[in-house]
Amino acid sequence: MYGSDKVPDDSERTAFRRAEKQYKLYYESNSKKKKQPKHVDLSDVLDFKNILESSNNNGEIPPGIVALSSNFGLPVFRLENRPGFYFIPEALSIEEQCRWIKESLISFPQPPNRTNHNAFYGRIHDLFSAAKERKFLESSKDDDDDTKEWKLVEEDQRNYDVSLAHNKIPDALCELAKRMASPAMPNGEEFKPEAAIVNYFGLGDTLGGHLDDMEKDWSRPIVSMSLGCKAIFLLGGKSREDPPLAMFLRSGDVVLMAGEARECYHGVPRIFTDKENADISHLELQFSQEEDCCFLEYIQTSRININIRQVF
Ligand SMILES: O=C(O)CCC(=O)C(=O)O
Ligand SMILES: [Fe+2]
Repeated sequence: MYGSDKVPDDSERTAFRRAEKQYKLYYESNSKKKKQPKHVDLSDVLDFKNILESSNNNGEIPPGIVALSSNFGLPVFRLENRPGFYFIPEALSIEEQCRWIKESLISFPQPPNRTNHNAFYGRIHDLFSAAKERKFLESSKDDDDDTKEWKLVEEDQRNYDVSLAHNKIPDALCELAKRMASPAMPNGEEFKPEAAIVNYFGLGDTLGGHLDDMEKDWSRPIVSMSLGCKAIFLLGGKSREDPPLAMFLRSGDVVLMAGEARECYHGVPRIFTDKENADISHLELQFSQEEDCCFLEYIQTSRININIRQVF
């Protein structure tokens, strides 16, 4: 080997992996007191909040970004070098954000909907109210509580199986997704929301670089909504070798990925739960009533992503 005797380990093998590593949460190893997050340079992270502000103030937007108008009255941005990718900053009102945070915690995890916990614990009813009471599930096989079904299923079921029981996507969420999807839809056609996935992120959780390739028609967008703490989203290219673009995703932002953008690797290497970076003061205000304190407590250290897909 010439020049260097350092063989890159797996975590540094591709440009996408290197970017994930650059933004991922690491702690200072020499800190004696509380765990201190390592400083990360965020100056290269694209910030659509600033872009929206400048576009509203003086119509100026950075090169490579194009502003479109939408039929729902909000500016939509697209990237010149990533056809099919759309960013709608502040797409959801504060009320909508709070509503979908509550639904994500209370009703969406209810059986027969499936969650990642099912592989280990079977069905779990009333997960959020149990968590509020600080209850934990015990993985004891001879537990005869019939609200839990101790059934092992394959962990990696990457398909859409409509024969599996599931709850309907709420009408209001379907309507919201249809409205948001319109900038990425072929002329005059309406998006059909057929599946919804909810991702829950705590501090240190990441979503590794991936493609969503289980849907039939990639010309239809994935409608992806962010709730709670701010995150970094990496939008790569068609190869993991293409250096990804990093951008912030805040509560209320919506991203669309359609067409060519469906072939682009993407992931979430970082969420921010610290006061300075989380950007959730509007949610803290909205959840300030006593009866909402459990939602507040949850969302102050978490991010939720709801993504809605046309599958068939
Ligand atoms: O959390 C996000 O913003 C992205 C989610 C995503 O890419 C997925 O669920 O496939
Ligand atoms: Fe994805």
